[in-house]
Amino acid sequence: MNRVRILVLNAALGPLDYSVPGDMAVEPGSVVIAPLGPRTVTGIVWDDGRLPGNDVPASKLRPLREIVPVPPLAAPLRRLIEWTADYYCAHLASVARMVLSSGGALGGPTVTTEYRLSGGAPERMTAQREQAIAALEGEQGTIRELAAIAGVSEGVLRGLVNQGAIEPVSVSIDRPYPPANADYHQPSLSDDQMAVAKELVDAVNARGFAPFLLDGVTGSGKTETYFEPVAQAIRMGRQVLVLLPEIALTENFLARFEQRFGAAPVQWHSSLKSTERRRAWRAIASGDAQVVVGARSALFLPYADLGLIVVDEAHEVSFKQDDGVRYNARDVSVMRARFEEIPVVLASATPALESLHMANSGTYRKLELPSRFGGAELPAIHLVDLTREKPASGRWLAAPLIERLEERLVAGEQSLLFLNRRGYAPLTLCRNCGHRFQCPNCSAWLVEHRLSARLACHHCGLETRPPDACPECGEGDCLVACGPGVERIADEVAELLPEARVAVATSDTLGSPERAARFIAEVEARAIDVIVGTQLVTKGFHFPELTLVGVVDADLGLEGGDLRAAERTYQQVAQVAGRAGRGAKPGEVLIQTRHPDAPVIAALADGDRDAFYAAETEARRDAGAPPFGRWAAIIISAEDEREAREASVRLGDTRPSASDLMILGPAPAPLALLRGRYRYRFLVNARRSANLQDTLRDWLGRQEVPPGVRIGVDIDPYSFV
Ligand SMILES: Nc1ncnc2c1ncn2[C@@H]1O[C@H](COP(=O)(O)OP(=O)(O)OP(=O)(O)O)[C@@H](O)[C@H]1O
Ligand SMILES: [Zn+2]
Repeated sequence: MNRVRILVLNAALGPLDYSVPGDMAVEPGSVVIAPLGPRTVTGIVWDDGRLPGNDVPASKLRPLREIVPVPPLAAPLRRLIEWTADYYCAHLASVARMVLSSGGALGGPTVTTEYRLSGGAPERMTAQREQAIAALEGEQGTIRELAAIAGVSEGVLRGLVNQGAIEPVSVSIDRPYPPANADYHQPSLSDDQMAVAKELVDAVNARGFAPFLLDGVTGSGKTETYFEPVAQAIRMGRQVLVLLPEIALTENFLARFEQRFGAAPVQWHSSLKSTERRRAWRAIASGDAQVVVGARSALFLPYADLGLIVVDEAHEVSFKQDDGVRYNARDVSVMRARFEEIPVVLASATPALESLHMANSGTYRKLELPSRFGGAELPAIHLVDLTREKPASGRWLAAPLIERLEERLVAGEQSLLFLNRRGYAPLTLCRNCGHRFQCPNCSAWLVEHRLSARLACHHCGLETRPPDACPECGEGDCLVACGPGVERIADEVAELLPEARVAVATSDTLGSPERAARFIAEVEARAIDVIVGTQLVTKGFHFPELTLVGVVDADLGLEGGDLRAAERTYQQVAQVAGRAGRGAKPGEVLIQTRHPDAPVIAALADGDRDAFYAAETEARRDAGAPPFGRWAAIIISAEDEREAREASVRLGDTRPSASDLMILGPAPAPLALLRGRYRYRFLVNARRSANLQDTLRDWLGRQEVPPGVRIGVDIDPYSFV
């Protein structure tokens, strides 16, 4: 090969052709550095004939500069990149960047400096130095890590380095991970678990594409069950990817993984340090990383020999990425498994309707775990009709729920209250003039967070201190909180049950793996009586002493009424209900609602999942919604309102007409202003027969848009704002 076309990692540039110097051996998938004008670019050598390009005469081609010393991306991964870009109407370069996402992995130093106690004492001892030396016995890490461990500032540790009490050590970034042992601790599986595990192990042995839906009730032991095919892949020397929806769930998973396999898996998520990312990326690409557990971005890593993918809590909305390449990791997992020719397991107690439909139509194999492990019963579910049982004014917990909370406290058992609203109150206004506090960058209210004494926008991240006086009328000390968030419910519990130890569990309080781990440890040590949490604590957690779950407002998710509102409500409530009574003691669930007769609420109360899914399926069929038809959202945005509006009107004028595709809009998006950009939206509803992506590409590609206007395409959207 002396002429190659490379996919350049820059979406603004198309594929480019280069010549290959005689002493350079490249193959499709090789990562290379190429000259471009006075600079260089990184790119991936692509298969002949698969990328469009211009036919520069051979004599004009510039030679590649060098090969990056990492394994070439394998053909299945190259096909996945192509498929993802094509399906989600994204740039190939943007998808490829996700594969090479650890910039440092491609070059950079291979050693880093860590620190540890030298055994010597500092010339001058202070209380803080003493504390640090006591805490750092046996520890090694960066100054920042050690400061966190010792609970002192980095300055204190630097002082100790200068005085020789702490010494630098040079460590290899690419040092190997401790190996997982497939047979470290074999649990004894129930008959149901064994039957399911056997099918999955057989599929791993068969080395072919095989999609599974592992549909098991909460507490059925899905994790222990899918650990068996994981073990088999380890025995075969192949790699495994386990995708989890939230970092907060990772700690729990890590502990169980270590118990089963005697070593931790390799982690991949956004809060990894750059040296850890580099180490993980390289181990994944070389094949040394046996089992990788990660967030959705782990899906695009260059596994050397992938043998199995597991998507746990596969129904979770957070597998959908809503910026950059807008992909759904659950769906792309299945495509990756198909290209790699391996099994993929989607595990859930509340599968997405789309997944269930694929299973019922035979495209996926359905494996069921119909009962809880160890004879635990599913919890009893009761509705609390808030139109009859009214909470006291300014309160949100009704009498029956308060009574049950008291009972649990007396019995020394734990309770969980679920409300999917972070902060103290979703809306703040001025008592005097009615002014509502709104984000200046977004069409959204600012949410009061009392724990951090801030007003925050949950869309753009803006935070301000609550003002002393109303900015509108100048009245002092006039702010009123409207409606509840988890912090406010926690306050209510503290007032009602002063002796209860209450913890708020949200992404604000459990944002990092360390904080999540501390929270779990506290609950397990029974240092917490009542957890008040958002969707973050609805799934995955296993707290045996937790016997009461209260859903503060089951109607909340039904407001706004997007396509998946009923399904999401069902999933959230069923998942949070599933946290109750997982140990020896039976669990009970109270669902507060103003609409006890709404079909989804009634189905939850009756535990009639099949009825709910059947009704929801028919509603989707009538609406031409997934899985029977498809949706796409197109968002046109600009900092200038008029520019955004005019661009969307012009786009509307050139809309294609097709019998199997309907384009609604343009209309101001529900979030008409986001991060300082005005937004207009089209919604596209297509029959399954329609060629949705080609039609969109053709339509949007024809359009000239001013430089300040952006067009975003969201295929199979989850967010309708
Ligand atoms: N075969 C087994 N041997 C011993 N313990 C088991 C076994 N199977 C499951 N368990 C235990 O039962 C509990 C519930 O299992 P697990 O958390 O995997 O359920 P799950 O199906 O993932 O539930 P959810 O969907 O609610 O998260 C856990 O503590 C788990 O360790
Ligand atoms: Zn905002």
